[in-house]
Amino acid sequence: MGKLVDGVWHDVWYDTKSTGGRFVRKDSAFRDWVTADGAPIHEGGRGFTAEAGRYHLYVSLACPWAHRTLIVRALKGLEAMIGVSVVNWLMLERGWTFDPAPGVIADSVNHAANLHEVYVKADPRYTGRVTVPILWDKQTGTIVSNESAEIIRMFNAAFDGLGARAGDFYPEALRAEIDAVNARVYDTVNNGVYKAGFATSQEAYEEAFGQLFESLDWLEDRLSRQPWLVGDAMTEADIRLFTTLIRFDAVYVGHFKCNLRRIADYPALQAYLRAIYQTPGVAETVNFQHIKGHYYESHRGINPTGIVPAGPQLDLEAPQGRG
Ligand SMILES: N[C@@H](CCC(=O)N[C@@H](CS)C(=O)NCC(=O)O)C(=O)O
Repeated sequence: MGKLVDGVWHDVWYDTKSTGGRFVRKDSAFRDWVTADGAPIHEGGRGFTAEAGRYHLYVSLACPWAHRTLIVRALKGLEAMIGVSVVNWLMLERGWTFDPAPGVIADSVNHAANLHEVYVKADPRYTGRVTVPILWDKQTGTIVSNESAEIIRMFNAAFDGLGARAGDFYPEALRAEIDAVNARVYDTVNNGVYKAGFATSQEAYEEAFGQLFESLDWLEDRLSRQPWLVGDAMTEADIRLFTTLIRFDAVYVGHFKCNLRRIADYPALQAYLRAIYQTPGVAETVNFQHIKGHYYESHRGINPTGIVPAGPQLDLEAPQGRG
């Protein structure tokens, strides 16, 4: 685990001293967009034209943020148009690597041994964390984006004219409501589990823990009255919540001390988790060996022995129990 400073790799852990024991996630650095016609989305940003075979996605199967992009890639049928490389689940002194192991897919584009080399190729003076996911442009040899929330919106729309599967996970009419749900889920659930798990003060941990379970109660209530978070079909809000829920009982309950309740203890959330898991294409994006191996073996400050728990048994294939 570490970061790049001026293009040079340094092995350092997150600094929580300056923030009262609180884990504060930094904003992503590469924020350009792939669009159907290559028009930039925001002023000063660069636009990249959607083309089959031009872009490459770097992910970790362990990472909930990268997982979003893999799910939308699968649901939109973009596998043949957008290639993928998968890092090793271990993230230690070299950060993410392509060290061979089951489920790892080597970097066929930049032939990197470590993910930080890909960042340096895009920007030789890059300073910051080396995170997944990354959307790479083979044509100009750079990173378009390393922000999962934006990559899934590119996948959702930009490739529609090139034969992507029909389906809109961010429909115009629902955007305001999706954005509002996302904001709470991001802060208290997706990032909330990290805030609890990476806290280095009791107070910071309890603050994150309280907000997390308040939000899970709110979500349980919402999902006991409607099948999806927003509207009457799956949207990106559901995909973004799913990648945290699927890791929750296996990792966050124990490793991040998010143990007031398990997802299995919430009837509506558990049924919803199964419904998404059983959606064609989704289960193939879930790899518990990478998920459990990553957290328990990489975060040696939290789990010094690196022992990976053998359980729990997860009942994801069972009937959803929701019509
Ligand atoms: N905002 C980013 C966050 C990505 C992120 O934090 N990924 C983690 C893995 S779960 C990572 O690569 N961490 C490495 C590090 O922080 O050094 C996104 O959603 O794309």
